[in-house]
Amino acid sequence: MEFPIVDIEHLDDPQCQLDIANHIARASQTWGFLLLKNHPIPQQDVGDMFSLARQFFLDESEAAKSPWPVNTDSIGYSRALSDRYKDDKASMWFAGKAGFLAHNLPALPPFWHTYTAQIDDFKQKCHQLIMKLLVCFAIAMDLPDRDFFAKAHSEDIGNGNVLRMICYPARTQAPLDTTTRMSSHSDSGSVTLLFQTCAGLEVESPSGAWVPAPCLPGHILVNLGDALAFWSGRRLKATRHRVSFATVPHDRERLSMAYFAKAAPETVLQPLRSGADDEPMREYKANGLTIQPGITVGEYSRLIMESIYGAPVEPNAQEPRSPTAASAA
Ligand SMILES: O=C(O)CCC(=O)C(=O)O
Ligand SMILES: [Fe+2]
Repeated sequence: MEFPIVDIEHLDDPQCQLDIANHIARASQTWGFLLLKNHPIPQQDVGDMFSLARQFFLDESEAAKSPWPVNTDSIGYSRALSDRYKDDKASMWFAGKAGFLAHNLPALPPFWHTYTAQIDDFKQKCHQLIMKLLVCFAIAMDLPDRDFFAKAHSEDIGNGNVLRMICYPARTQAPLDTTTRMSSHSDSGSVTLLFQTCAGLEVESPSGAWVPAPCLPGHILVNLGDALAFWSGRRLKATRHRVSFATVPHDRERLSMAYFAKAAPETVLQPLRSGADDEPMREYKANGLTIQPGITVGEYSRLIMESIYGAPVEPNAQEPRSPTAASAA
């Protein structure tokens, strides 16, 4: 089965919307992954973000980054080899609604202090695109209210919507204490937009084989997370993915950038049923957790944070602290 590529140039045209929604739905039900072609996020903006990421990760010293570890607001820096899985990747997290970063400057490495408006603007564009995809999911599931999912995903909620820049560093020698770049996982939220500078991500295909995710210039890779899979009664798929040393060797660097969207924390995840004889889903297992119907998005996020990231540090950390574990999300 071919990796799905969906052209969304005419997504706002009511004549084309159903067709595109069906295409997106098929991809979400089989692969849980798709590539978006002709999307509305300007290539210039993506390039500008990567250029900032490159300057931050490659030109700044570790001393200019490490004293600002990821805090409980999901803002900050996570060093390579520092998480629970010792993944060989570093990342920078930007959570919260517009203005939140500017109000939390002490939590950000100084490099970012003058770029908060630019990051807010990019996040906003990502979120607007996510809202349109959520409408497609509702159409695809024949929900009477096509805004059902979108209504739960306001841009202004908590810290669930996070932009994360990721750097897989190039090293002269392979690190001794790890075996992987990014451990295999499914994302825990609803929808993720992934921007890549080069190939390297592998995805579990519908047949169960690990296959390379395509990396085409100007395209966005989209994948669905556990919350949406659970909520949709598993009709939308949260697929596992990973980055290994086989695809990104220790002496090759790779940058990527993910925008993770989550529903509001009070949203109750009650699996939707498609028909009267459809067995309700009793539980959902992913990333080492089992969740039951009735759990809220907030509670699920808390469990995931605990299980993957360990004990969080306090917000607005100004002094160096031991880094939080940070890996999959
Ligand atoms: O770097 C990548 O390509 C994947 C990132 C990812 O899966 C994640 O951050 O959850
Ligand atoms: Fe992921």
